[in-house]
Amino acid sequence: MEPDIEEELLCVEAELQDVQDQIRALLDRQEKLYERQSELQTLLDGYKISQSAENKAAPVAVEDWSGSFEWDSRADDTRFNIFGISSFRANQREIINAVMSGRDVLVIMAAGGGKSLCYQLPAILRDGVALVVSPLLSLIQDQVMGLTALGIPAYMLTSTTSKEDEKYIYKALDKGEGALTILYVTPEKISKSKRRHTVVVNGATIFVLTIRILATATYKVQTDLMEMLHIPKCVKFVSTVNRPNLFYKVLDKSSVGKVVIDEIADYIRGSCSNNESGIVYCFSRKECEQVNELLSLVAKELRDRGISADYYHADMDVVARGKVHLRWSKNKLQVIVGTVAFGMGINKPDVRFVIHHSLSKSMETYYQESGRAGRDGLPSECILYFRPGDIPRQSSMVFYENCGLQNLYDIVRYCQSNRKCRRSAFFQHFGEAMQDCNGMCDNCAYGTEIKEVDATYHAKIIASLLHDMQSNDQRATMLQLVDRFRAKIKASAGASNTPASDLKKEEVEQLIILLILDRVLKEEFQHTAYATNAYVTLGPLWKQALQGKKAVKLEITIGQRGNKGGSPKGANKRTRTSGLETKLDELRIELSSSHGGIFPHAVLSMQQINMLGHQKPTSIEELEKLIGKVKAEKYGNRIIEIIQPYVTLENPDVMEQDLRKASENGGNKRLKKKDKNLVYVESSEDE
Ligand SMILES: Nc1ncnc2c1ncn2[C@@H]1O[C@H](COP(=O)(O)OP(=O)(O)OP(=O)(O)O)[C@@H](O)[C@H]1O
Ligand SMILES: [Mg+2]
Repeated sequence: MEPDIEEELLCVEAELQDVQDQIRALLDRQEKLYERQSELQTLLDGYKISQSAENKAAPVAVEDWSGSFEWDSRADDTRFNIFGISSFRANQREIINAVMSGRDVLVIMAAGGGKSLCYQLPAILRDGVALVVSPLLSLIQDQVMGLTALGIPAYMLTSTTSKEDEKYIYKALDKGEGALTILYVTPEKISKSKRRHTVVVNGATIFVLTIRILATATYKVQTDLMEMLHIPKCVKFVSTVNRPNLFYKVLDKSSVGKVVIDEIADYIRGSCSNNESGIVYCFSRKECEQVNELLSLVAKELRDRGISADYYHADMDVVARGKVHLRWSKNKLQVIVGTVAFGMGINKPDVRFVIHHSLSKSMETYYQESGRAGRDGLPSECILYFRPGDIPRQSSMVFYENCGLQNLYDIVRYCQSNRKCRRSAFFQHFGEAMQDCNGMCDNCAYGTEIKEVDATYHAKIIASLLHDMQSNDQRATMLQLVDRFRAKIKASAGASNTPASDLKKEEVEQLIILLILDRVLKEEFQHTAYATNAYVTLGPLWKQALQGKKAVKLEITIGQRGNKGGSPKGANKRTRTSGLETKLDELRIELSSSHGGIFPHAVLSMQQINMLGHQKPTSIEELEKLIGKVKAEKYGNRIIEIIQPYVTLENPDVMEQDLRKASENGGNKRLKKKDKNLVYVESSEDE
């Protein structure tokens, strides 16, 4: 009798558990639907508002901002001769035309898209003072420095402005014309300024924003902004999120710390041997002191491997932090190791690589963080080191955020995927139509060798293991679950006719993550006095897995990811820098120091260096046609002096013989210099 009751009790309990799981799954689903409902509602509202605004407005002809305008030639002249920019990028001309026409303009453009020119150029062309409001002090300093170097009267009104400068600025504002063209201010300066009535902004207002929005929210964000800024009739320019020059790549991360650092060092030495700038991001757990140790350790380990690296973290004193940032901005330090907090206000255009030593917390943050690479439009790489074992650390930080886990699992899907174009994941995330990747991600560029393993049986074992544990009020972290799973498989191997597991530890981790993404398992968290621990427990779909009804396919890469066999379809289009380009790069660092400590990119951009490397102008007139009047006048003589020997060295083989002969004859200083150059020329792929 008693056993019958016990058995029924067990059955009822199991069924109750099942019902509870179903309720949880339904509640989960309900929450998601509510979320989507509100998103759709907002979209619809926004659409209605814009429709009614359009209906109310006087009938407007479709505006053609790409046509010809009376300021065209002045705009082109300023673009080229002052900024040294040879052609406009997508939307820039149109935006400038709309601003010049006195319209309010809303611009949404990806990082590095070239927003600054859209307000700097009209500021120069239009009468009066242009006021630029920005909360980022480093951006303001960078731009004022850059504009001043170009001879444009630019000033800033910030917490760092001296009383004297303030006086000068207010006087210039009162006087109007001439002495001041662009004035940068921080928002608090406007609200605090008792004299704000003296700041006269006449004419058009331009609002330039970096993309920092969810896709689904794009339209809503736009309408919110238009409402907040009182610009209902503004002209809108919304550009793509695509950064075609960025090569996205995910690499398997070894569980051995030193191996990862070795790989990073190898990459930097191999691909960025000309001291090209980069950032290595380590995870940011604000409350965790270890992160500071980790940053300094990674920087030290990179230095031990011959790479000029230093670290940057929030707890450093302001002076030390500023010094590191400045050395890096001036190309005197190659790599900064930092938390993702290092990045706000980085305006360095020639960052050639951003390496994530650990996972970002969402697709959006990864887009932002990796997007600090290649703002000058030249090929740059975004590398993410991924290993499933890193996930619990991240999830225990983000689970309390709104949609925190969902966002984290999105980027985990991005990392786990071996076939899907990485770029397409961004288009999908930001709700944009697909565009061609042009082989600029690992999955598109390399042939992928994948072994597909049927892991249905393994999933069953995991579900039953967890079920047993949970029945005994036990919990397991991911690592513990992996160990238990492997022990169980080992014990049962050979003992019965169960298929043996040949999954490695990392592959079992990968499987557990897959099961979490598929909702067979889920993560749960527990706070202790010191930390938040992440556990893996049964998820809403565990029964199906236990009953073997859920087909589970695990994709295992053969060899190392990112290093897959097969030839690249597209290309990682980075070309090696020629000897001349290296010399010009050194020159810009020298000139930037001797011209009041401006940034090297304010002297010559990398694009200009590449162009000079190819065109090799030998007179100021020729140079002017490439980099514009202002820069040619300022730096021309030195640039020509550097280029000259490379022009005479038309045929490196002949020249080498000549030089050898000359050095056999004792040589002279001039020829020795040429000899040095010659070695560079030979080593260049471009020549
Ligand atoms: N038409 C162009 N041709 C070549 N280079 C350009 C052009 N327009 C801008 N640039 C260069 O591209 C780089 C990025 O421009 P800018 O700083 O304006 O980007 P941004 O859109 O403001 O990016 P962020 O959101 O990161 O601030 C700069 O080095 C700038 O000189
Ligand atoms: Mg900008």
